[in-house]
Parts: sequence; C-alpha cells; structure tokens
Amino acid sequence: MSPITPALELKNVARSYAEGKGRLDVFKDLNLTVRAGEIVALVGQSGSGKSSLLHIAGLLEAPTAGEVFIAGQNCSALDDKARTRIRRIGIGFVYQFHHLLPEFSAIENVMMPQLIGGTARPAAKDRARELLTRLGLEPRLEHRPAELSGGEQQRVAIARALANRPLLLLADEPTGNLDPETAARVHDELLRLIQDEGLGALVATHNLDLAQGMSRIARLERGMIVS
Ligand SMILES: Nc1ncnc2c1ncn2[C@@H]1O[C@H](COP(=O)(O)OP(=O)(O)OP(=O)(O)O)[C@@H](O)[C@H]1O
Repeated sequence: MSPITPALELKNVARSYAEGKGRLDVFKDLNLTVRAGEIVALVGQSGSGKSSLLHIAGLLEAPTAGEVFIAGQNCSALDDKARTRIRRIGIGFVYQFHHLLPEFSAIENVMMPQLIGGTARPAAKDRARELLTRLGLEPRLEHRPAELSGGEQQRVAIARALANRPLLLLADEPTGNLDPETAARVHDELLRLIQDEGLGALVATHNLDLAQGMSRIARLERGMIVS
C-alpha cells in the first residue's frame, strides 16, 4: 500500500434499518478517512451507531448506500468471496470480549488466522511468538484462555488481530471489559503495537481519557461525523 493510500475510506455511507412501518436512518451521508499510521478514536453516545459503522468498515455488513475502500480498493462491488478474503487478510478485529477459542493455547489462538490465511505453520508460530512476546506474554504461550487473566486474554486477542499484518485494525471497546488500571495498560500497548506496525486503526470507545491519547477523535452525532 502506498503511504498516501488511506487504510480506510468511507464515502457517502448510509445505513438504515426497517423500524415498524418506518425506517431508522443510523447514518445518511457519512464520510471518514483513516490513514496508515493513524489511530482514530470513534466516540458517540450509546446507540449513535459506532458498532454499525465498524461492521460496515469491516465488510461484515453492507451500507444501504455509499462506498467502502480498504487500502484503496473499492469493496462495495465485490462478491462475498472477495470480501471475505479482504476481511481475513487485510483487516484485524478486536472486540470487547476476547472470543478466544477456549480449547487452544494462547500461541495457537494467534496462529489460527494465519493458518486459515495460508501461512505455513513455522512462520505462523514465529509471528505469534513475536507478537505475544512484544505484549509481555512469553511465559504464557502455552496457557489456555481460562488460565489467563482478563488483561492477558485481551492481549492475546490483540496479537491475534495483528497476526496477519492487516492494513486496518477495527476495535470495538477493546478494553471495555477490564478494570481501569489494566484497561489503561492494555490500551497503551495496543496503541504502541499499532504504531510500530504502521497500520491505520479505528477504535470505538466510551472512554474519553483513552480517546484523547489517539491521533484524532471522530464523534458520531445524528448520523454524521462531527469532529
Ligand atoms: N440489526 C439491526 N436492526 C435494527 N436496528 C438496529 C440493528 N443494529 C443496530 N440497530 C440500531 O442502530 C442504532 C445504532 O446501533 P449501534 O449498535 O451501532 O450503536 P452504538 O453506538 O455502537 O451503541 P453502544 O455504544 O450502546 O454499543 C441503534 O439505534 C440500534 O438500535
């Protein structure tokens, strides 16, 4: 990806849901760009559409109108197979709850998306070990999720999201389930890793203190980005 190609561009995106006999317009004409190396905080009241926006950016949901570009590629016209491929290889996701596979160890969880993406096992293992070590989890590589603390589980989920070297990271309240002190630490580590890897990130959060530490704040209000 050229350094000037944005990791994510949403152009004139609209999303509405049927509501009784009427329609709920979550967004009408929304524009947002996230450049490589930029970490954008997505804030807004509950119900303002942060999760819907992340689903659209992550190609999990189609907008009612408008276009989604990932690393310069217009994804709006792609078929399901092509969208799934971009989602698997080009985008990393971190959620509030880690969704790790309980029967696999930390390192196996981080290897999984790479193996699915076609990376050979030794290379996948090296990358997983490297990421987990950078997150301070070297002594925990063989532990299963139930044997890890909440902060450690979320670090494994972060490593898993970055394993395939995505161009774009989408995170929905990535530290929302942790106590404030652990949340601040895991958040700092997440930002550092995003910066080291040079990707673009869109991070939805209710926590304005955490939002202040990111490159820029995008506030969702009445279906538009207002700042
Ligand atoms: N599948 C759906 N069908 C109908 N309405 C929906 C659907 N998904 C979301 N909505 C509505 O769209 C609006 C935006 O929801 P969304 O979950 O994106 O908000 P949010 O900003 O992430 O909220 P929160 O901070 O509480 O998680 C809400 O009014 C919600 O009820």
